Amino acid sequence: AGGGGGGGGKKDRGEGLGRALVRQRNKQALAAKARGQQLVISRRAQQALPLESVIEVSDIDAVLQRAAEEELLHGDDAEGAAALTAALGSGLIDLDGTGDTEEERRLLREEQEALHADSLRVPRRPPWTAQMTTEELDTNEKRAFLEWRRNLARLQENEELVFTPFEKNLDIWRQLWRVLERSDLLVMVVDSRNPLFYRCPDLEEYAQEIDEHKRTLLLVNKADLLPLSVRRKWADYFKQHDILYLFWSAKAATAVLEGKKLSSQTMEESDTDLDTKIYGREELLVRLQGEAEYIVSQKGTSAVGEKPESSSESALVRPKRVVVGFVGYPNVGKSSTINALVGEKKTGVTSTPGKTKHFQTLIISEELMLCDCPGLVFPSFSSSRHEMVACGVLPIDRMTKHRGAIQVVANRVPRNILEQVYKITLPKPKAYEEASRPPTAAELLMAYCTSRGHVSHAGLPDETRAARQILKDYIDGKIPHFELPPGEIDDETDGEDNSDIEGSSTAAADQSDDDASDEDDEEINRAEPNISHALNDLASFDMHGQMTKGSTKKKKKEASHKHHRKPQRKKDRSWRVGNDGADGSGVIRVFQKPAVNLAASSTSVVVIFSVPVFLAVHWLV
Ligand SMILES: Nc1nc2c(ncn2[C@@H]2O[C@H](COP(=O)(O)OP(=O)(O)OP(=O)(O)O)[C@@H](O)[C@H]2O)c(=O)[nH]1
Repeated sequence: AGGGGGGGGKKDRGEGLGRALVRQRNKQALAAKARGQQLVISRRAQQALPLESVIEVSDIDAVLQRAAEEELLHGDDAEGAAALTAALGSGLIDLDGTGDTEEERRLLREEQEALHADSLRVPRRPPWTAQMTTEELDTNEKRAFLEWRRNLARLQENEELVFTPFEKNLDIWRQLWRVLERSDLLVMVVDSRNPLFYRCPDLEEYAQEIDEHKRTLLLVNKADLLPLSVRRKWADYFKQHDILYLFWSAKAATAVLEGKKLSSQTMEESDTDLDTKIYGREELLVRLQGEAEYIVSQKGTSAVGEKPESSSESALVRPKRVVVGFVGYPNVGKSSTINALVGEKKTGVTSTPGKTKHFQTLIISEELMLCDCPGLVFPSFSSSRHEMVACGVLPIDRMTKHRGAIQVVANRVPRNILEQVYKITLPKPKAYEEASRPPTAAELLMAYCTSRGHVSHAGLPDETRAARQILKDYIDGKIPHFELPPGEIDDETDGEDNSDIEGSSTAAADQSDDDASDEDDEEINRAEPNISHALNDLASFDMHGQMTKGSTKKKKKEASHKHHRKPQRKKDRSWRVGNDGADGSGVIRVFQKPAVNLAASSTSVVVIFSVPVFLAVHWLV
């Protein structure tokens, strides 16, 4: 480094040396990369790593680590290793939902999804015996897992298919394998607000492959957020489809344990019908034990406590106490359920998905043992990353762009509910727009920031803060929402002339949901009505002195005056759920009742008042 003379020489020399060192280190790193040295990670180092869920392989370290595993594994299969490493590096394995908005393309994609539905499988544990060494087991499992990932990568070469992020850490899947093998009864915990989103039928199949007697029970948790009428519909659906299920609320059960009562309208609706009732703690324990014991009795088996020689033999051995395994997506309430059943806090509960890292077993009694598995994001088609964030499956913290996920919320929750919950005023659709169109993410975020005075350092509305709060409220149930079974419509909408709204708003909702991706924030912006609308929004967002509470109130008043807002319609009957037949998927979206036609009503007011005035003037003249 050529340092200058005089007083600045030392400083210059220091900087130069520093830079030279950095350059040298970078060079070394590059050279090491080129030689592929970084691809080799010692097994010991790997074992030292904490068990982390790897859902998105955007991080180059994760890619390198996977590639290193591949190289370790395929020392004799250099070609295969190179192919997988290339696929990993090129991001082929982790493409996310960036669908096309064209109807034709969507239909084609759905066709392809139906065609390849069977290929989307949970990775299977390769056959094993007790005689195998740990290394043998390890290598076999890694081989099988990489083959699984390779198959998914091949599937992704089909341009029409859109994959959602899914769990890519073998060690997490290994936890699932252990839980599946140990359990007599498998409990798949799902969020009652959208049970089919969280259900993984292939896992049920896999359980039966391990042992034909194993059964899966769908534990429809968070039922405190689901009205009785909706539970009835889901109960019919589950029965029709031969799905073993029951409604449950870990939150309500915990409240009872603490001597409290959950203040929820749903919990008030007392119901004794076994099909729709929300089970209590004792009732659930009895039911789980009964189901598991029935399964064990079906196995019709041998010696108590005998150690199985192989996975196939394990099916024949009767355990001392029945084992009930809990599996499911992150954040559906597995730990809350286990804690409620055990009667004390055994596992951590937060609203951040993915905190349970290792499975754990909990002895309830001489006859019953529970097994809690870490939350798993199963591979699936279609749902966008945004939808997954909104459903609580991907952590909000990792969300880099937020409008897509907020659009999911805006599409699903009627605007008047959003307005009521947040006491905000959303801009009405323009006269030339669909009257029932959902608010755009930008509109919702802007209204929220304006009402709360959330401004970022740059002096702009703090959308990130607003988005995080809105998503948290959506996931926690502060913003009410739920889905109906495919093909169902809300009885309350029957007989009402809202067919137009149903068609248009659900199609819009669907399109936005399906097409949303991180890259789509721009697209969502483009979908906004026009630039003047955006300018109006910006103009109404006064960042100088208008963000205090008092002034916000005043502004809201002015805004509502400006928009001639009418008071909101009555609380719980003002929103509806409609059947989305548009895409043939039978997915149900919440849609809005027709907005009060302000244009029409104000015209009538003008006519009513102007006629007598006209007559009076005419008479005077
Ligand atoms: N309203 C409601 N919220 C619930 C219920 N059960 C759990 N929750 C909430 O859902 C969130 C996730 O609960 P957890 O028990 O940590 O979920 P988990 O499935 O164990 O999550 P992972 O550890 O990520 O797999 C927490 O904020 C809970 O308070 C319920 O029955 N009703």
